[in-house]
Amino acid sequence: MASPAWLSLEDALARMRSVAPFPTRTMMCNTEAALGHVVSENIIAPCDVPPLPVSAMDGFAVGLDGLCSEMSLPVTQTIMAGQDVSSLRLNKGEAARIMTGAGIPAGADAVVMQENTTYSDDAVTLNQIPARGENVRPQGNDICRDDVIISKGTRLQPSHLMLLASVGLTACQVYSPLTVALLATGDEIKAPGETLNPGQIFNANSIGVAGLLSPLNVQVTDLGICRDDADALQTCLEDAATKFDLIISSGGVSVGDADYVKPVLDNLGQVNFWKVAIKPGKPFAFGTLGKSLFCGLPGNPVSAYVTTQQLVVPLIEAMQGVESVPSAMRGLATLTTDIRRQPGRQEFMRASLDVHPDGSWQVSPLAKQSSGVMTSVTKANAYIVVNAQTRYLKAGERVQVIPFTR
Ligand SMILES: Nc1nc2c(c(=O)[nH]1)N[C@H]1C(S)=C(S)[C@@H](COP(=O)(O)OP(=O)(O)OC[C@H]3O[C@@H](n4cnc5c(N)ncnc54)[C@H](O)[C@@H]3O)O[C@H]1N2
Ligand code: MOO
Repeated sequence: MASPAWLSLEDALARMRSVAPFPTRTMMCNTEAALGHVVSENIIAPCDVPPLPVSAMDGFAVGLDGLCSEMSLPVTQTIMAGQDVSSLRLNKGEAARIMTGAGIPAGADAVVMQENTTYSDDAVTLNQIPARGENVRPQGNDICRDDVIISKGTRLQPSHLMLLASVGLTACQVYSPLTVALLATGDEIKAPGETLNPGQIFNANSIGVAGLLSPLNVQVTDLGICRDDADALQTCLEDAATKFDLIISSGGVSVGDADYVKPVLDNLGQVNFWKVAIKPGKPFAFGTLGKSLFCGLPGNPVSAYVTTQQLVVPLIEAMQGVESVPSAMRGLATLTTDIRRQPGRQEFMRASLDVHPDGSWQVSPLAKQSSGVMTSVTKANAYIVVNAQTRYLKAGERVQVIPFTR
């Protein structure tokens, strides 16, 4: 069973959120550069969208007063999108040729799409009488002036940028990007591109962690690789603590003779917690270093990956002032094979999720679940999330899955 010193994922997240400082620095950002930033104040619409009632179809604008089907109406005007219609008027018994997006003239109650008419250049017969307002987009149908169109704490997605552009805004107030330092630790770790000596391996973690953080729009600085030496690590972290909002290391966080992360954090700052009951990812140090927060990820690449997704990303979202984060899509899938496991930690098993021809989801854990096997992530498209206490899951059972794209 889990040791009492291990926090559940939920408790670890609660502790992290409780010490995450709310952002204070803000800046104006041009909308072209605003993707992924978090807005620091409610954004108010300066105008209506659409700015006037407009046609939703190419067709004919008509007034309903006295209108009958089979009646031939003279077409007295043509209205194009962008045309000023403020002085136009449609008289009773007339029709206006109108294009999608064009303003509705006074006197018109509806638009009939041209496919539902018989028409020539100067007359139109309607196949049926439209309802009032049919194919008319009212003024402010999408956005009304003074509406809050984007609320404080929203991370800007492409759809939000379209909203800003649709009301003519070219810039908005956002929180300044957090500064994040990445550090790999270990005498055996070399940068890709360098020559490996016997016993050495390449640094896989830093680039993957940076990739996972890239949608969060933080300013990442790669501090490279620190050797397994308490003094060297202390010097590096002391310096980083004066420069960055968050420092993320990988490796050296367990209990081996060369694992200096926790003792150095203890010495320089405060350890908030050190063990989380998740697999992979049990050794995970979290604490404060001067004004910085610190996350010490486990060295095993899958553990570093999963803890970044499950712990670091939510921490950064809290530090960015993000409100209402869309929760990861979860669902239930039918397990195709039995799973036997050691209870004690909530597990994120890498798995292959398929949609059965009947529409149901089926999921199979990948054969290799070691936290050193990074191909278990690249070959997977979902995690099976197994409760900490579970020992045995039988083929055919419904299990919780989190689909992901690679
Ligand atoms: N006696 C115990 N041993 C271990 C425990 C434990 O509870 N008691 N926990 C195990 C678990 S679980 C994990 S996870 C690892 C975490 O160890 P560390 O964070 O100290 O990581 P290292 O020992 O430095 O490295 C582990 C493994 O990962 C490789 N590594 C490290 N950094 C990188 C990198 N940047 N890129 C690619 N690979 C990296 C390293 O060479 C090791 O093979 O501890 C277990 N041990
Ligand atoms: O937590 Mo470790 O990540 O099981 O390999």
